[in-house]
Amino acid sequence: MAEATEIRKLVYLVTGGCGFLGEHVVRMLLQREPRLSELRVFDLHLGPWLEELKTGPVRVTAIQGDVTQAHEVAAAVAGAHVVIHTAGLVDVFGRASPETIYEVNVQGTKNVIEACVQTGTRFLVYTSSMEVVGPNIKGHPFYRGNEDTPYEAVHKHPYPCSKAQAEQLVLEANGREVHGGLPLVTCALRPTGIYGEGHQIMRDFYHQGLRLGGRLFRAIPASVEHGRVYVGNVAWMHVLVARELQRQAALLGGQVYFCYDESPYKSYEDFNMEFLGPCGLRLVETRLLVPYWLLMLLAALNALLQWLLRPLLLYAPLLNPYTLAVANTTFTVSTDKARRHFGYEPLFSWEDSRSRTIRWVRAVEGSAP
Ligand SMILES: NC(=O)c1ccc[n+]([C@@H]2O[C@H](COP(=O)([O-])OP(=O)(O)OC[C@H]3O[C@@H](n4cnc5c(N)ncnc54)[C@H](O)[C@@H]3O)[C@@H](O)[C@H]2O)c1
Ligand SMILES: C[C@@H](CO)CCC[C@@H](C)[C@H]1CC[C@H]2[C@@H]3[C@H](O)C=C4C[C@@H](O)CC[C@]4(C)[C@H]3CC[C@]12C
Repeated sequence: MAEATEIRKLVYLVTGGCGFLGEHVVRMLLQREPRLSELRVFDLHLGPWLEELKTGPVRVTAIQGDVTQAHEVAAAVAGAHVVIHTAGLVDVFGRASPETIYEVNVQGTKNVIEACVQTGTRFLVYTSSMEVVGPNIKGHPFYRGNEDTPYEAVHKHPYPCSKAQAEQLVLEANGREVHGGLPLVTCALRPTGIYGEGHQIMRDFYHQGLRLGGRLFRAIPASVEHGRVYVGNVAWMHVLVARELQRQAALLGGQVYFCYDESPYKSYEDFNMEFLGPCGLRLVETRLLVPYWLLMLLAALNALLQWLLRPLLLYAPLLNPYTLAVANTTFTVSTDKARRHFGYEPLFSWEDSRSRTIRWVRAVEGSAP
């Protein structure tokens, strides 16, 4: 027991620690980072579940704060050894304005970097996204690519643009001198589409299927492959890279890593059916009924309605020209960079990831949409 407390000396800060991914990172750190003495969880909206974590050997400090406010970020970062910056505005549906998306994702990241520099925090892990690479606006497929695969990364949408800018800031900050004279060490993780317990879009599809009498209608050809990764494995990658960044700064500093695991390559809808199928939904083939041009028309109509209705109400359906383009473009990753650089192996097999997600969807069943 004395030994366990002796080695507990590190302070970690997780921004966005109450989000879908952030909560898994927080729980994973508590389970798998034995050197942790204090875990600071910083979020705009704190979850009530944090209370139950406060009884363990690690001091869990909940900090309600806004990454766009530099002084709040600096206060939270001061004295932390490691920052895992997952906070972000994930919006491809037009719920938030482009200005707000940039404010949170870009200015918020600048504030985190400056706070590290000012306060002397040396290790920063940034949750980036596959979207910094693609799919691009031209709809070019990225088929089983890795971190070095050439790809024309051209974006227009505020979300991928903001993630790309923020990632660049984080990587450029690698090597900057922090308070005390030592260099900052940074890296970025790029998850593909994350799934698992707490995934809001999966919950939306499930409720939509229930409303449609247990059916979902195929809109995207089964041949379009989508990269997906289980949230527990993404969280594990964050914990591991944060640990190894401290041990192997020269190798890991300034690097990007796709997040990957053994989840199969499938279309977005077929992949969702791996979980929704066992929960009673079925995917109805409608290729002949809904041709792609009609989907594009519906997506454009949704965008027009969103614009027209904006003064009155927020109309933000799942289908818009951007989400249709992403869903309809192959983007899959095949890499072992994280294994080579910091020994990453997925903690959860595909079978585990699948059954955990199914269990969660079943629990969602009775809950309101
Ligand atoms: N969900 C995915 O498929 C996916 C894929 C790749 C990358 N990502 C990235 O992972 C990160 C987490 O995404 P998520 O899916 O868990 O989203 P999420 O919305 O569930 O979590 C984001 C968290 O950030 C917090 N947050 C937002 N604005 C904030 C602010 N101004 N100050 C402080 N906290 C703020 C939110 O309250 C939320 O708890 C994001 O950076 C996102 O870009 C997500
Ligand atoms: C055409 C519809 C018929 O069923 C299906 C629309 C699905 C879309 C809403 C989603 C398809 C692909 C998703 C994105 C992808 O998984 C990766 C992402 C990266 C991450 O950083 C943020 C979320 C997202 C953009 C994700 C959003 C939802 C999709 C576009």
